[in-house]
Amino acid sequence: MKFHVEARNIVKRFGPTTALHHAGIQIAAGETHALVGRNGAGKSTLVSILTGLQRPDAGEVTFAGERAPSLADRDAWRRRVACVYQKPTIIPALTVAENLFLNRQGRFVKWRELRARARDLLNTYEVDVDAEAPAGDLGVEQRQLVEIARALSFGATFIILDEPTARLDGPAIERLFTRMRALREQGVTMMYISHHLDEVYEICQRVTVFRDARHVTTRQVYGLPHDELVTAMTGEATAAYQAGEHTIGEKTVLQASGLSLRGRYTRVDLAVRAGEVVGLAGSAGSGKIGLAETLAGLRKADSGTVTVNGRRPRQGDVPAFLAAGLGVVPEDRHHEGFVPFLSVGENGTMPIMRKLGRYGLVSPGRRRTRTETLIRDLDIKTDGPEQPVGDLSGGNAQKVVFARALVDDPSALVVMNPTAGVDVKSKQALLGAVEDAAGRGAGVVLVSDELDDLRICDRVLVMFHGRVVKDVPRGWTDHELVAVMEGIQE
Ligand SMILES: Nc1ncnc2c1ncn2[C@@H]1O[C@H](COP(=O)(O)OP(=O)(O)OP(=O)(O)O)[C@@H](O)[C@H]1O
Repeated sequence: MKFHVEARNIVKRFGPTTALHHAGIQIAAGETHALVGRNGAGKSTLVSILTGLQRPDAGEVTFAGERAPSLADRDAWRRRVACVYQKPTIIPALTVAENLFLNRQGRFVKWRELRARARDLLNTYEVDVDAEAPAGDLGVEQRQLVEIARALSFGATFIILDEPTARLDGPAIERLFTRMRALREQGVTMMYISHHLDEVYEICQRVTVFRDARHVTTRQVYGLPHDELVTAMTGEATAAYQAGEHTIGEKTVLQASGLSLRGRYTRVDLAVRAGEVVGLAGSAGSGKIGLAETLAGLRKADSGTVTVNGRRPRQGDVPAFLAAGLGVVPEDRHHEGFVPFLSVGENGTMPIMRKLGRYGLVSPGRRRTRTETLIRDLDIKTDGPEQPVGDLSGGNAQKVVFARALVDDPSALVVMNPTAGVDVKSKQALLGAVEDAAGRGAGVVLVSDELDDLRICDRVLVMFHGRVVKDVPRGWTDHELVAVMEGIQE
């Protein structure tokens, strides 16, 4: 059988790390083929090789039986393959039209013509976006659609979607799937990377599993037992996570009173007690992230107060919040999360107050011990504490941010979408770490788009259009919670 895309016997090393060890994939024309594996299994490395961004140390890539072009011939790659990443590749300061025709308008740019062509292209691919809007104004969903349209307009018949749903809410995911089905009917071949195995079952025909840099298996999705897929990924049978019991104390450790921020949320009151895990749920635009960012000191409200451990740190002043005893896992980990060129150890033990010299230097011995414990507890795949975080796989870098939030045993913890981009088994380690923190007396606010994450909460506050509309105790069903989130039921 001739495959539309084939990677054979690929070897790729980064210094001491072997990211791919004689691994490969075979994707038939017109299929949607999933690639799954734990964090650090080698998926992104394969993507960089299939898109011509990196050269393998050994092995071969072919498209429709022909050898891949040389790395320098970017146009030839663009005609064969495109990748829609979680992080945007469009340039925010340029308009949508300019982004669509970047690098191909020839020497002289005829602006009017360019705008008209962009509008045509968006119409052809049914993307409802203003061609003249700055690309930076687009939401994640619209931005992905523009990237897909751009890929198709280059003539690419193979599209890689790398965790496209990690930052989309339920209805947006459904719209993406509808579009993917339509593309498939038009003959577009897709490779789909996701840590959500239910999505693999919904949208893919075959699945390839990588584990520890190796190809483990390729199977038809239909009829493949879920347990078998998880076992192939993890190398062992993995039971579903069971939420524990929490002992809730008397003391309120995190409190908001009359908190409002224009355009984001209105008159929010909440109180989290020691040992309590409180969820914040809501669809995109509900205000949950804005609220959580204010609770964590990342953003200032227009009015109202935030109290951490009886203290009232200045809003928007992260070091003041950290000094009051708060730990935070931010939403945007690349901007606020970690410093890529510092090591796992330095990032893990660097709450910002220390950087300011408040407590002087951290002893190297203590840093090493604490980091080693967290690497083990959170299941971080790394060569060791000295490795720069920028060299880790996406999911593992994320776990370093988590480690940093926990390093000082915070009395209040705000975590935003902690399991996005994290594999099935690591999710359990992270949820376990949240519950352990609560067990040590921390009060936790857990914001998540994942209903499974919210199951560990003692109660879930549901937000709709900037207001907390319901306080839902443990024991809810998916259907009940989603109905409140979508404003169908109060
Ligand atoms: N530039 C680099 N320098 C050093 N090591 C790297 C580099 N890029 C990747 N690696 C290593 O290669 C291995 C595979 O990483 P890769 O990013 O391909 O994993 P992944 O399966 O995409 O993981 P995730 O699900 O977390 O995104 C990891 O151990 C990672 O640390």
